[in-house]
Amino acid sequence: MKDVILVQRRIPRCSESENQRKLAELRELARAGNYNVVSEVIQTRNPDRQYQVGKGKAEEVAELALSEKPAKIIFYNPLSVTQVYNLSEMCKCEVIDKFQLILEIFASRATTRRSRMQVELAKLEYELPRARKIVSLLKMEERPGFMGLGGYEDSYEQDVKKRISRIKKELSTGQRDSENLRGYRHSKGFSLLSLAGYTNAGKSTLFRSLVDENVEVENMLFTTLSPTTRYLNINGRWTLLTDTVGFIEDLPHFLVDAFRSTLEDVFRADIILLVVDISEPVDVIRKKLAVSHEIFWEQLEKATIISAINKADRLSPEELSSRLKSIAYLAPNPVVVSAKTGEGLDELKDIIYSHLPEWKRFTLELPMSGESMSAVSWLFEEGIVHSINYGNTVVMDVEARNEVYHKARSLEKRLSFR
Ligand SMILES: Nc1nc2c(ncn2[C@@H]2O[C@H](COP(=O)(O)OP(=O)(O)OP(=O)(O)O)[C@@H](O)[C@H]2O)c(=O)[nH]1
Ligand SMILES: [Mg+2]
Repeated sequence: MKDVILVQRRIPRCSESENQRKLAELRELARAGNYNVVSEVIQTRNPDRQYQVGKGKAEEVAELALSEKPAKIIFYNPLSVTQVYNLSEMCKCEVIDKFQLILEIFASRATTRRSRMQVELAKLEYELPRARKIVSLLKMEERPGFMGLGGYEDSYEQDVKKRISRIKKELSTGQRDSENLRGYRHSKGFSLLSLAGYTNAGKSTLFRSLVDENVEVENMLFTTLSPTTRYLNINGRWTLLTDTVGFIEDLPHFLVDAFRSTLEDVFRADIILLVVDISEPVDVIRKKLAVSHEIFWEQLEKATIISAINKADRLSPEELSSRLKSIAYLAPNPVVVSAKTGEGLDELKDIIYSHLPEWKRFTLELPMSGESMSAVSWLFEEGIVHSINYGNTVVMDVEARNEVYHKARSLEKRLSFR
C-alpha cells in the first residue's frame, strides 16, 4: 500500500460538517484506491485568491510532504494543470485530484475490454482540454513523467483527439450489440430488474443474497464496473437482475460517460431497486437520495422504483423507524432489509413481484398431437405452468405475459380445428 496525504480545500459557503464529509468521502475513495492515508489536511482558502492555492497554503502542504514522503498527495478539489505542476514541483511527489483518483480506481477495476475502453475514454476526455497546457509546461522545463507523460510532442493534442474518436467508434459498435441482447431478453419475457444507488450502499451484497451466487463483494467502493447480470426467480417469475456501479456525488460528465452502459441498464429496467444505506447520518441519506432521483428524473422511462432500505441490522428498531419517517418522501415503496442477515428479503421479493409487468392466468386445452407437445414445452419455457393434465386432450393452467397468452389462444384455435 502506498502512502498518501489527503487535502481538502475548504469550500466557501459549505458548513464545517459538509467540509468534513467531503474529506470523509475522499478518505473512502483513497481506501478504494488501495492507498494508506498518512495525513489529512483541511485548508482554509485565502479570500483574496479564491481560485488558487495560496502560496502559503501550498508551502504548508509541501512541508508536510517533505517530512512524510508520501507517494502521492490527493486533493479533493479539482486542480488545474498549472496547480498540479507547481504543487508537484514543491512537494516532490505526484499530485492528483479526486477525479484522477476515481479514474485510477476505475482503471484498476475494469475487467472487460469494454469497460477498459470506457475508462480510457474518460481519461482522454479529462486530458484533452489540458493537453496543450501540459505540453507548454513540459517545454518550459524538463519534467519527465509529469502526469504520466513520458515523452511529448506538439502533436500530443491531436493524438489525444484521434484516440478519443477511435475509442468512441469502437464503443458505439459494441453498444449496438448489447442493446440487441437486452431487446432479446425482454422479448423472451424476462422482466429486467436493476440495482442502483450510492457506492458502498450494499448493492453487490444484496445482489448476491438475492441470486444466491457469489459475486465479488468487498468493503470498498466500485467493486463492480462491468454490468453483472443473473437470472433471478421471483415467486415463480423469471427476471434478470443487474448489479451496477454506485453513484458518486458531483460526478462530472466525462466520468458519467464512462458508465453509460451500466447506467443504461438502470434506465431500461422495469423495476429499479434503489439501495439505501440506512446506517448513515440522516442528512447524508437525504442528500444521496436526492441525487439518485435527480439522475433518474432525466432518464427514466417507465420504471418503478422500490427502495431497499439496507443495513437495517446496524440500527435499533426505534432508530430505524424514526429514520424511515424522516426520509419517507424520498424513498418510494420502501422495504427494510439487511443484505447481510437476509432480513426482509422475502418481503422485498413480494413487493418486486407485485410490480412486475402484468401476466395473465388462463386455461388452455390442446388436442393430443406432436404439435401440441411442442406448444406445451414452449409454454413451460415462456410462463409458469401451474398444472397440466393429460387425458383425451392436454389441459393446462398457465400464467404468462399477454403476448404469450394471445399466441397460445390462437394456437389453441388452430390446433383444435384440425
Ligand atoms: N451491516 C451490514 N453491512 C452490509 C450490509 N450490506 C452490505 N454491507 C457491507 O457494506 C459494504 C459495501 O457493500 P457492497 O455490497 O460492496 O456495496 P456496493 O453498493 O455494491 O458498492 P459499490 O460496488 O462500490 O458501488 C460491505 O462491507 C458489505 O459487507 C448489511 O445489510 N448490513
Ligand atoms: Mg458493488
